[in-house]
Amino acid sequence: MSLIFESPSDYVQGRGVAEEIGTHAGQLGERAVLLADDVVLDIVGETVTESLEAAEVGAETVEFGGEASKTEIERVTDAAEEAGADIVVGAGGGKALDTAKAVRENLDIAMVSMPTVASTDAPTSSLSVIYTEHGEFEEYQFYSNHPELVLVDTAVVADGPTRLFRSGVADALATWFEADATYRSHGQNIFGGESTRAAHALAELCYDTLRDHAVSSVRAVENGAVTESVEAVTEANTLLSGLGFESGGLAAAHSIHNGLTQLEETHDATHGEKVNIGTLSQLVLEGRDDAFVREIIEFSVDVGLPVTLSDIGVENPTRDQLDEVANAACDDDETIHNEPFPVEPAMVRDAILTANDLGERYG
Ligand SMILES: NC(=O)c1ccc[n+]([C@@H]2O[C@H](COP(=O)([O-])OP(=O)(O)OC[C@H]3O[C@@H](n4cnc5c(N)ncnc54)[C@H](O)[C@@H]3O)[C@@H](O)[C@H]2O)c1
Ligand SMILES: [Zn+2]
Repeated sequence: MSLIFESPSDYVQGRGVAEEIGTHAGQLGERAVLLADDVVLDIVGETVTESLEAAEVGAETVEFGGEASKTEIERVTDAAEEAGADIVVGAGGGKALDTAKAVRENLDIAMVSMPTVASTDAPTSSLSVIYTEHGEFEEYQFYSNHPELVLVDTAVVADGPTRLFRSGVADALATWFEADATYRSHGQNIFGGESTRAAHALAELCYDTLRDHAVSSVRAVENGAVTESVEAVTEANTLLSGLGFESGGLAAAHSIHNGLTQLEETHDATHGEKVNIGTLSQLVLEGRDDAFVREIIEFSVDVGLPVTLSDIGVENPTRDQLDEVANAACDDDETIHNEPFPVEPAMVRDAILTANDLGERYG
């Protein structure tokens, strides 16, 4: 199997960089469509359109409906085509960006990814997670292109919801454990290749950055403040986690997340919050020592992340419910099979049960 590493072409991050979007995106085309929901349009709509227009890029806005569904993608594709757009700028959380990626694929135009929260590692990736109009997971769509530009204004991120920022820490915390499992097993990354040493190292840097800066960055964001730690963790949540998961590979944590989405009760928990239960379960599944599992639980608590099933809405789960989660997590197509040992549903159920108990004890 070949080693494959892929990434977006440009990454720009800093306080106030939304005002410079025209400078960085000006070469990509002549007419842009900005896709963002009403909340995000209020925050960055004017800044982005003014900056694009100053760079002689025409700019129109299309309001995002909120779900990365096929119907929404079709609607936005039609609007962008009618506008004669050769650039789509997606701004907001993971769902707006995933929708913009699908629109770019349909129209074969340029794509700018502008996360306004550091809530997931979606901004840099070349895939979309597609949902039904009712918000149920439908499928992953894989594309051959990454966004040409990823631009993150840390002043906007710091002003955004702390819960989403913390969720980004959880999504990024999983990256090292999953990339390392894939590396050890010579498993496949998202591109069907093996991980490079580069991707493995970026995933580890992601982990070290979170351990060094996450607590301080969350306190800063709680106060709407941009600090060096906020810069570090925004980069970890967005760039390091994004490159780390795609080129490094996913393993048990995200499969357990996908399994947990089977339970209706988890639907109010964010992507990252569910992933954190997946990470703790992965550590137990891998037989990590007591002291280390305790350390990661205590770190999660310091950051304000869930450590028990009840923290993500599942009170007193039955064995049947946990079997359902474990069976879904062990689907043949799941990345859990990147763990460096064969994984069976009973092992996953028991790991979740035990991680939950440890979370109750140390959380
Ligand atoms: N494609 C990928 O590689 C990938 C990776 C991870 C997650 N995902 C997907 O990402 C989605 C989750 O994304 P999410 O957690 O960002 O949530 P989201 O996209 O569902 O919602 C983000 C919310 O935050 C609000 N918001 C954004 N910026 C704000 C700001 N600065 N101030 C105030 N409000 C702001 C938006 O209005 C929106 O309501 C899921 O669909 C998940 O499957 C995709
Ligand atoms: Zn994730």
